[in-house]
Amino acid sequence: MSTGVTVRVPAKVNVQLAVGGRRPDGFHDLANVFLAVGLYDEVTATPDDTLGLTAEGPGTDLIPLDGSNLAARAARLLAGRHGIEPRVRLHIAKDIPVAGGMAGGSADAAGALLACDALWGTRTPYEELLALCAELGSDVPFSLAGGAALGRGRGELLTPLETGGEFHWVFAVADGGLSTPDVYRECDRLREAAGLGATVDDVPDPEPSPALLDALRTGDAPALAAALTNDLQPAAVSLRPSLARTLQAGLAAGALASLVSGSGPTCAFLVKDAESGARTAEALRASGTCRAARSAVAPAPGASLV
Ligand SMILES: C[C@@](CO)(OP(=O)(O)O)[C@H](O)COP(=O)(O)OP(=O)(O)OC[C@H]1O[C@@H](n2ccc(N)nc2=O)[C@H](O)[C@@H]1O
Ligand SMILES: Nc1ncnc2c1ncn2[C@@H]1O[C@H](COP(=O)(O)OP(=O)(O)O)[C@@H](O)[C@H]1O
Repeated sequence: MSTGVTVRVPAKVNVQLAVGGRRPDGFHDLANVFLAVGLYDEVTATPDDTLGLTAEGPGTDLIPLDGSNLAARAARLLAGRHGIEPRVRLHIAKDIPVAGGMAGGSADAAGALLACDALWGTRTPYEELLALCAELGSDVPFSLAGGAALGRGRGELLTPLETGGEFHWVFAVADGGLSTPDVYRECDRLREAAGLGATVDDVPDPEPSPALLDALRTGDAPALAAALTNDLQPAAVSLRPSLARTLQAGLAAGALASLVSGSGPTCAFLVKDAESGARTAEALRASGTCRAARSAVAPAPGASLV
C-alpha cells in the first residue's frame, strides 16, 4: 500500500495581463486576471529520509531536479516554517508545458506545499499557505486557489472572481520556452524605445477591464474574446516573431480570439465550444506553426488532493 499523497494542480491563462511600470524592486505592478484551465501537473509526496525529487513527462529535461526546483523550495519553506526537516520524496508528473507561460513551475510549488502539508500533518491554515505561495513566486498563490481571480501587486494579491459558465480553449505549445524575466525586460525595452518610459512614474496604474470581468461573470465567450488583452504579447512576439503566425493560424481555423498566454510562448485560443475546439486544434497541428495543440476547459479547480 502506498503512503504517498498526490495533489493535482491546474495550469493558467491570463485573460487580461495589464502591466504597469517597473517598480524599484524590479517587479511590475499588475492587473492580472487569471483563469485556471484543465491541464494539470500532479505532485506526489512520499516519506523519505531526505529531500529528493524526480519528474516525468514532456519538457522535464528543461527543469532543474536539484534544490532549486520550485517544488523542492516549497517543501523546504514549509518544513522551515514548522521547524521540521523536509523528509520527503517528491515526484512531479508533468503535463503543463514547461516555460510556456502557463505557470507549470508555480503549479508544482503549490502542489508540493499542499502534498507535504498533508503528508507531514502540519495542518497549515489556508491563508498561511497562500502567504508561503507568495514567497515562492508571484503566480503561486493563484495555482493554489484556481478558478478565476484578479491578481494585484506583482500578481500575488488575489481577489476571487465569479464565473458564469465554461470557457473552451485550445493551447498551441511552442518548441522551447521563453524566460519570464526576459519578456518583462523586453516589454520595458519596447516602452522605452517608443519614448514612453518604463517605470512606475511613467506608466499608468494597471486596472482590470470592467467589460472583461462582466464577460467572465456572465459566461459570455464572444464578449470575453473581445476583451482579451496581454501587455506582454508584443514583447513575447518581439522575442519570438514566429508566434505571429501561430496566432494567425488559430484565428483562420475559426477561434473567437487568440493571445499569447502570459509571458509565452504558448498561444491561447478561445473557442465557441468543444467541437470548434477540436477543429481548431486539428488545424493548428496541420499548420506546422506549433509543436502540439491541446484542448482544455476553464475554470478549473485549484490545487486539490487526489
Ligand atoms: C508573466 C506571468 C503572468 O501571470 O506568468 P508566466 O506567464 O511567466 O507564467 C507572471 O507575472 C510571472 O509570475 P512568476 O513566474 O511567478 O514570476 P516570479 O517568479 O515572481 O518572478 C520572476 C521574474 O519575473 C519578473 N516579474 C514577475 C512578476 C511581476 N509582477 N513583475 C515582474 O517583473 C521579474 O523579473 C521577476 O524576477
Ligand atoms: N517544478 C518546476 N516546473 C517547471 N519549471 C520549473 C520548476 N522548477 C523550476 N522551474 C524553472 O522555472 C522556469 C519557468 O518555468 P514554468 O513555470 O514552467 O514557466 P512559466 O513561468 O513560463 O509559466 C523554467 O526556467 C524552469 O526551469
